[in-house]
Amino acid sequence: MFKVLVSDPISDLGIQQLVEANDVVVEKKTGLSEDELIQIIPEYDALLVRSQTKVTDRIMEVAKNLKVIGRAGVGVDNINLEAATKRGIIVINAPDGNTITTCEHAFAMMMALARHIPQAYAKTISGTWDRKFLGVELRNKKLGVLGMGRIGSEVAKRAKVFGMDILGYDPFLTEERAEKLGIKLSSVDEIVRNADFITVHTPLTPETKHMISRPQFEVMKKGMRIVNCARGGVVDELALVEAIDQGIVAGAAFDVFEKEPPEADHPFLHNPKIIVTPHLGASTVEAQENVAIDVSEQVLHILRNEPFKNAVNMPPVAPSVMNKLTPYFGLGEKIGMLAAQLNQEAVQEIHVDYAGDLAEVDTQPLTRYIIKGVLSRHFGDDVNIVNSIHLAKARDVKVSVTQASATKGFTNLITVTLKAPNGTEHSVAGTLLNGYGARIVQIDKYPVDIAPEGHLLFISHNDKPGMVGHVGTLLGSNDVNIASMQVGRKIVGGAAIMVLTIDKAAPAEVLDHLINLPEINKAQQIFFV
Ligand SMILES: NC(=O)C1=CN([C@@H]2O[C@H](COP(=O)(O)OP(=O)(O)OC[C@H]3O[C@@H](n4cnc5c(N)ncnc54)[C@H](O)[C@@H]3O)[C@@H](O)[C@H]2O)C=CC1
Ligand SMILES: O=C(O)CCC(=O)C(=O)O
Repeated sequence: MFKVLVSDPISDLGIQQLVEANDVVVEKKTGLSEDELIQIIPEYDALLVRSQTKVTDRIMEVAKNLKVIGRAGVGVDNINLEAATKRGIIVINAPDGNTITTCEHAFAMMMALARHIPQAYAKTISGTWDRKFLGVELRNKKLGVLGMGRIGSEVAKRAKVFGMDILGYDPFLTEERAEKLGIKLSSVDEIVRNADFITVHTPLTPETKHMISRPQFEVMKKGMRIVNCARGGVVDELALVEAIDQGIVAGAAFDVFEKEPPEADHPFLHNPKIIVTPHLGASTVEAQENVAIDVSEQVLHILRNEPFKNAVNMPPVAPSVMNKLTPYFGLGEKIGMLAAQLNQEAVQEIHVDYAGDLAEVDTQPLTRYIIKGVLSRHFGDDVNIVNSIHLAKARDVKVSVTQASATKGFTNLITVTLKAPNGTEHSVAGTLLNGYGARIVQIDKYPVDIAPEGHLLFISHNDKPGMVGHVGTLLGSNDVNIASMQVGRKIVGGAAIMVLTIDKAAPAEVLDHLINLPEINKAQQIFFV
């Protein structure tokens, strides 16, 4: 039974599939301190958070069972990603579920700012009928959007409908896409100098921290307004207050703060030109359901060892590539396991060769599964697809990959070679055969045809008459039933191999007897778990 801890308020409807899963127990414990979380985290397999829980290195250090941290939202700045990767904890997020909601909040903030709605509301309910609040229209104003990702692009679309001219900047924004969106691709400097409104939609990174600060405020249009519904710190808070005092900025609307929650004496909380909300950008029924559904689904996949998407601590892969690779994950991992078990030496290099159909795609996710398979012999459950390459490199094991479209007789072929410092090599090749599934087709360059499952017995021997009979008789007399047998040799009378599928694991004494049979050099059981 997997135990899942939900440590922030997350939509009940959204996590319903987790609650209803018969292999999962969900417990909700919100508002815990770091020390309280440290006390209880060792018993959990998955942790679901929003932005309140800070998932620190100290927490992960004791989280011995933790396989996945699910962030019901976009930003993962509350999770120590480096610590998670080092420990093989997969971090996933839900990047799409709150886009529209957060865009609408940014828009609401911009409109509230333009028309002083919060200030007017506060006055009205306090009994003062004050009609001096004079606003501005959005129409014909220049809106600068910094960060044209999911949310920034949606804000730009809506602003266009309001008749605004949009200047957009994003390191990944091309002329072509800007044109498609009907916006003007601009530099940060052009935006800062010309915009009547600026809205930021970038993550907080070393590059975006204080990207709007004193030097930018100094050259801004007098009377401009600024919105931050992305991350506290993208706009320098103290420089903003100064710019308001100097009459450069007419007003600001912030949903996020450099430190959340802000201290009671934070200057934003006492400035009538600054309107604030307590990080509510993603807080709608719809968004909370969307992100919780998304993240719950992925957590279930991860706990059940099934393919998943949106891992933050692994390089992104296009869905089309992922769809193509997913059927190979199990095969790749088993090839890695088999190669590792055949190899008795220290591994210096793991070489993976992809041929045929696999030559054309980014195979990096598949390589992670293969390396996981190789390392699982020694690392057991401590290795997974997040940390497999990291673990190999940390032990000075070189991981090399080649891809070639030559089919080698198969439509797709994965060959894994383990190289030892003394020059010894072991290689295993496998393919996905249409209608037959995963097959191992070569072991140490001997052609074979084996399904990588169940109990396998690998025997290396000299090619002499009667070998098959000797082995069969010995196994039979020990009540070990043979389901299938493959014999491979390169030359008549030379070195050869036998690979047998047996119905149950062979007892250790049977392996000892096998090794003592004449002409047998090695007899070894192979495991695929
Ligand atoms: N207030 C709230 O409750 C919410 C806040 N957010 C935050 O909003 C931000 C944007 O979210 P999404 O649009 O979903 O992310 P996204 O990843 O789709 O877009 C972010 C964009 O910022 C761009 N960017 C990175 N560095 C930049 C730079 N130096 N200058 C200009 N652009 C730069 C990226 O290229 C990317 O296109 C994130 O920080 C996210 O955490 C998201 C949801 C809710
Ligand atoms: O969970 C929340 O409400 C915060 C949303 C957010 O900031 C994000 O998704 O990046």
